[in-house]
Amino acid sequence: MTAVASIESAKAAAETRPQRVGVLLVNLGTPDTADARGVRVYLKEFLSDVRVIEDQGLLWKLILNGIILRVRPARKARDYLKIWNTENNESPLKTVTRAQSDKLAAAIADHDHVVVDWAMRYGNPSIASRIEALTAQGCDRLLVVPLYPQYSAATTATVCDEVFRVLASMRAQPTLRITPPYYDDPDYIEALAVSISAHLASLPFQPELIVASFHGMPQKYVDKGDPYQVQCIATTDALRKRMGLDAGKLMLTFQSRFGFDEWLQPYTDKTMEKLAKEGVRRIAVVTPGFSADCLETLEEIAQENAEIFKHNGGEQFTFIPCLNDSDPGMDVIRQLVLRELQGWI
Ligand SMILES: C=CC1=C(C)c2cc3[nH]c(cc4nc(cc5[nH]c(cc1n2)c(C)c5CCC(=O)O)C(CCC(=O)O)=C4C)c(C)c3C=C
Ligand SMILES: [Fe+2]
Ligand SMILES: [Fe+2]
Repeated sequence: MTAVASIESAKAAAETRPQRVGVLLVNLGTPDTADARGVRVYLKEFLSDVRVIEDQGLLWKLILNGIILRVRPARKARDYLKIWNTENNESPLKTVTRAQSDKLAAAIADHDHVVVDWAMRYGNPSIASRIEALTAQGCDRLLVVPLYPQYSAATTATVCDEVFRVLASMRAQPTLRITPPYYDDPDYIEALAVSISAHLASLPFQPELIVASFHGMPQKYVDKGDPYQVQCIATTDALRKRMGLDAGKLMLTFQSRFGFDEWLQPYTDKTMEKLAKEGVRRIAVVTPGFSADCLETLEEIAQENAEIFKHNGGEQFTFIPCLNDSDPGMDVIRQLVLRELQGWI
């Protein structure tokens, strides 16, 4: 082929290729199977991420491989079994994220050159496999949506790291956008308020107070500059304002402590115990930092913390589900995506 013919054929190929926009929803990830083997594979990938465990030195590698990956998988597999979606044989985090992706696709279907997909930061479907699938469908622009309302290096930044890593290996990279954290977005605060009010209205009792429990992280990560705690406080303040509740009626706590370091406080489990011992009998817990129900909400809060509260004298415990793929939850995701797609659609 002559040089001119080669240029002409490349131009023709570029003109006929569909130019699409890919939207990729990303959540944390979860085991593929609810057994020790599946949980071990997942935990190894997760806990080897320097964004999650910042000190990946020899001591950590010994603890991880010598203790954690030997003991924790079997125990956690039992917890996953308690919440497993047996219909689809998958973890709820996957079921919900897929539903969010399907509903978002339907909600923006009038933009027929936009393709919506979903991925998990750890495990499957991987970010690499879904970016490959989107580019194969002609997406030369990509909007990545980390499904974390509050930014943290352990969640949002590691999604970005992985996206950048995948793009680093591509010759023809898509143009990239990433949605910002939405911790104080009025649509998000409104959705939380509507969801909490609807849940409370459906109950045969009214809680004396509501606890907003966020996933914790080591205090030292915040001390080094992670904005996560500030954003959790901002979400809770905005929610209090919107619902007309003071700090005594809508409390902020941090859950899921892991390891021996000091984590963000007050701890959710200790607060459950303290409140029950102080005479609180009816409580509601909401988890605004999770966009989808998962092990940390369905097992740790709705089962474990309910048990702690009742064991210490509490009588009524209600867990308010995450926004998931509910109408208010989908409004949040749709409006975030449409705003960040401006100029592309
Ligand atoms: C060890 C450090 C961890 C940090 C820091 C951390 C931050 C963090 N995590 C989430 C959201 C989720 N975490 C989930 C599970 C989970 N988290 C950790 C550890 C850290 N998380 C572990 C070891 C696990 C696995 C379960 C266990 O072994 O205890 C999940 C649930 C996944 C599921 O399969 O359902 C979510 C979601 C956020 C938002 C966050 C930010 C500070
Ligand atoms: Fe976590
Ligand atoms: Fe947990």
